[in-house]
Amino acid sequence: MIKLGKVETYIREKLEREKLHFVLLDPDDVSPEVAGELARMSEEIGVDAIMVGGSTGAEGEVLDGVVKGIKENSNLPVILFPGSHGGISKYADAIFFMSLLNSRNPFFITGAQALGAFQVKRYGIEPIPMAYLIVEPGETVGWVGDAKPLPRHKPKIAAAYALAGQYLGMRLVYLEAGSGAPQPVPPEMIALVKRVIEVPLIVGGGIRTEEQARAAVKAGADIIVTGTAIEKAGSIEKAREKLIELNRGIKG
Ligand SMILES: CC(C)=CCC/C(C)=C/CC/C(C)=C/CC/C(C)=C/COP(=O)(O)OP(=O)(O)O
Ligand SMILES: O=P(O)(O)OC[C@@H](O)CO
Ligand SMILES: [Mg+2]
Repeated sequence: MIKLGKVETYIREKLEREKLHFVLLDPDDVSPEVAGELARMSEEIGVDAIMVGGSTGAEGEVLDGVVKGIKENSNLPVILFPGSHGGISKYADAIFFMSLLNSRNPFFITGAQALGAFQVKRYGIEPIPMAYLIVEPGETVGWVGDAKPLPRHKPKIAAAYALAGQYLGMRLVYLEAGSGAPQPVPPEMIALVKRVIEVPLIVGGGIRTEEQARAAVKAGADIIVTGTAIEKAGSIEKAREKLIELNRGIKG
């Protein structure tokens, strides 16, 4: 029988009490030292987990170095957010074992997953099955993942994909506007998706301000992912201020 793993149990238990904030670090953009420092700060401020990944080549030693840098400096769970089967590191705690349901390319629906499955098993990384849905504009990940991005003003299409993901057995749904998107996923879309599914809803892409984070939570997001706003803050001190601001929007 399949048992829920440690990280997924931690997420579920925490969600009984509060909304969660995950910080995404891209090994292409941060060194192991900076990643460690950001993770340490994140933990102090009340962030709930660190995600590690990038759509353009976060692999091998570079990826391992960043995961190790984070593990050495914080106790937060490290969850891989892979762009392909290359995005797997044995030093991580868990992996979003995601399928890009609205991709046109079967590689991103089941291909990368098959190529990565034995590695995940061998390393004992906890897989968390997740429906990954790309919403317009989709940015780099939309292009790389060959998505047919969900129209921003058609929340029903997003809700249909999300429910299909749940019925396929996925235990999380992620609505993704794309890293660095000019606008986050519209609250109306978050609200309809949330109304339809029973599994936790993750929302990310383009969330830069406290107000945007609060609006996403108010609409029904359970977990908010922030990346660019922290990575591009300009300095460690500014990253700290941004983390505090975004965390306040999420935790209320
Ligand atoms: C489960 C396994 C082994 C693989 C899943 C593979 C899938 C479905 C990938 C989806 C498509 C994709 C390219 C996802 C990347 C997700 C991600 C890390 C986004 C954040 O990266 P960005 O910041 O957009 O990328 P860059 O900064 O590299 O442009
Ligand atoms: O970098 P941002 O825009 O915060 O997006 C986070 C995440 O949803 C990207 O995959
Ligand atoms: Mg990035």
